[in-house]
Amino acid sequence: MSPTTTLVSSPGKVLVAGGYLVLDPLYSGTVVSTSSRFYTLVTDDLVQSGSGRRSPTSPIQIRVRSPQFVNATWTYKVTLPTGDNKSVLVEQVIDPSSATVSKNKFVQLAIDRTIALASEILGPSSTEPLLSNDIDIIILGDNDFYSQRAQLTSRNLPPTLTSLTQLPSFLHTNVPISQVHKTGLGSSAALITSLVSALLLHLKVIPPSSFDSKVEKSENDGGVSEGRRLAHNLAQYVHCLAQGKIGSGFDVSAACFGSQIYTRFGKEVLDPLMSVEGYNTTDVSLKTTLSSSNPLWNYRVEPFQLPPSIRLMLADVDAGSDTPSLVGKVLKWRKERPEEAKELWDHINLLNQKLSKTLRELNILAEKFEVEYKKVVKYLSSLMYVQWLANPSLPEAEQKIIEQFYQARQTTEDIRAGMRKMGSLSCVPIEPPEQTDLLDTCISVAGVIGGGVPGAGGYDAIWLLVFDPEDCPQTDLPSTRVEGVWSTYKSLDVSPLLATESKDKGVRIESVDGVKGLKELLSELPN
Ligand SMILES: Nc1ncnc2c1ncn2[C@@H]1O[C@H](COP(=O)(O)OP(=O)(O)OP(=O)(O)O)[C@@H](O)[C@H]1O
Ligand SMILES: C[C@@](O)(CCOP(=O)(O)O)CC(=O)O
Repeated sequence: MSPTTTLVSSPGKVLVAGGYLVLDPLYSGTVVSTSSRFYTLVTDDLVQSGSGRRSPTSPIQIRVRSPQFVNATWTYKVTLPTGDNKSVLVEQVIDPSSATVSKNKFVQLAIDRTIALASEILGPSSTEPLLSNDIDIIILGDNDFYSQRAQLTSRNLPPTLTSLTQLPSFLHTNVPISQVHKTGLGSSAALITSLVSALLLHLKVIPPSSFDSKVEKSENDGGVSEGRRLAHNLAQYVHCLAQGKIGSGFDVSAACFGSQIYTRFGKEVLDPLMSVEGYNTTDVSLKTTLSSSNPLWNYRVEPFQLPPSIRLMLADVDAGSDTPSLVGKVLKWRKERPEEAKELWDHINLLNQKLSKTLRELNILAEKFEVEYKKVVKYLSSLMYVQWLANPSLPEAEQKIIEQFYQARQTTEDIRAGMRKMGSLSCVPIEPPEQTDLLDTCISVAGVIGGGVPGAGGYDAIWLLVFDPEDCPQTDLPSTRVEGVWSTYKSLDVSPLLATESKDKGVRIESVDGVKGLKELLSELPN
C-alpha cells in the first residue's frame, strides 16, 4: 500500500439551551458548534513517521502523540482476528525505560473499536494490508479547549481576545492531560469524533465524500451521508464506553454534524455493547448495531445556525464545577418530585423552543430584508436593550426585525429564570449568584442580546450573543465593550475564549497547509 496521510477536524460545542432536559428524548437542546476544533492526523508516510514498512511477521503498531502535553505518547500493538480468535485486540506497549506509564482510555478505545468495526465491514484480510505500514497519529486541540491563563500571564498579556490571537497555535500546556484545566468545549467528544472519523477514512471504510457537505446535500434527502452517520454512531459508542455511561450525546453530535437542535437517541441501542470487560468478546455485531440504517439510532438533528452578524462570545470562569455531580442531583430531584419537575421542564422547554424559533425567524428576515437587517444590527449594536423599542416610527421591516431581537433577549432572560428555579428546587448551583451578577452586568452592556450559563451550568463558563456589525471600528464593537467588562471584573476571574460559531457542518477534511501553525509544528516533532 502506498503511504497516505489523512487529516480531519471536528468542532467543540456550547449547549446554549436545553441543559439537563436534553438527557430525556422528550426534550431537545440547542447546541452551537465552535470554530475551535480538534485535529487528528493519521499517517503511514514513512518519511513523516520515520518508521518503516513492517515485516509480515512483526505486529501492527500504532503510535499516538498529543504534542501539547507532557508524557503523552501511547503505542499500541494491534492483533487482527485470525482463526478461532474472532476479536480485534489493541494492547498498549509499555516502554520499560519510562518512569511513569501514561494511559489514555479514550484514545485506546477509539482505535480498538474503529479497527474492530473496519475488520467486520471489510473483513480482516482486507483490513490487514491497510495497516501494512506502521501508523502514526497526531492529536491536537485548538488552544481554546484548555485554559490559556498561565500562557497569557507568562507573556505579560492581558486576558483579551487580541492577546489570545497573538498566541502560537496548539500551545504546549506544560502538564500531563490529567492535570490540564479544560474550558468545557467538549474536548473528549471532539477528540473521539475526529479520531474515529480519520481512522474510518484512512482504513477506507467510508469515502472522503462522506464529509463533503456539497456532495452530501446533492446525494441525500436529509443532506447527511451514510459515512458521516456511521462515524457519529461509532463516536457516540466509543465516548459512552470511555466515560462508562450513556450521556445525552449532544457534544458528539455537534462534533459530527455541527450546530443543531439535538434530540437524543434511546439508550437501548448501545446497551448490548456497553460492557467494558466483555465488549470485544461479545457476539453482538458492531456493523449491525452501529449501521446508519439501524432504526434504534433514533436521534434527531435539526439544522440550526445563529443569524448573520451575531457573534457568540464565550468566557471561561476560573472556578469550575463537577458536571456529573450536578447532573446526579438534578436527576435525583426529578425522580423524587416528578410533577414539580415536569411542570418546570415543560415550561423551560417551551422557552427553549421559542428561542430557537426566534433565531430561525431572524435568519429568514435577514435573507428577505438584507439591507434593513444590516441597518438594524448596526443601530442596536450601540444601544442598551431598554432603548431598542424607543423609536416606533422606523419602517415596518426594521421594526419587525427589532421586535424579534427584543423577543430573543426576553426569552434568554426567561430561560435563565427557569434554570435558576431548577437550581433552587434541586439545590444545585446551576446559575449561582456570582454567575447571575456577572451575566446581569454583561447583558446590560450596549449591543448585547442575551446570555446564560452553558450546558450543566455551575461556575464553569458563560455565553453571550452580541451584535457584530460589518464595517464597525474595533473599538465600537459590542464584543470590545464586553471584553472590557470581563478584564476588569473583580468577583470572578473571567477569561475570554476565541471561539465563535462554526458554520461548517461538523467533521471536516483538512489539508496540512490549511491549518494555521500545523506544518511548523509537525516539522518540529521528533521522529
Ligand atoms: N489533546 C488530547 N489528546 C489526547 N487525549 C485527549 C486530549 N484532550 C482530551 N483527551 C482525552 O479526553 C479525556 C477528557 O475527557 P473528559 O470527558 O474529562 O473531558 P470533557 O468533559 O470532554 O472536557 P471539556 O468539555 O471540559 O473540554 C482525557 O482524559 C483524555 O483521555
Ligand atoms: C447536563 C447536560 O445536559 C449538559 C452538560 O453540558 P456541559 O458538559 O456542561 O457543556 C448533560 C448531557 O446532556 O450529557
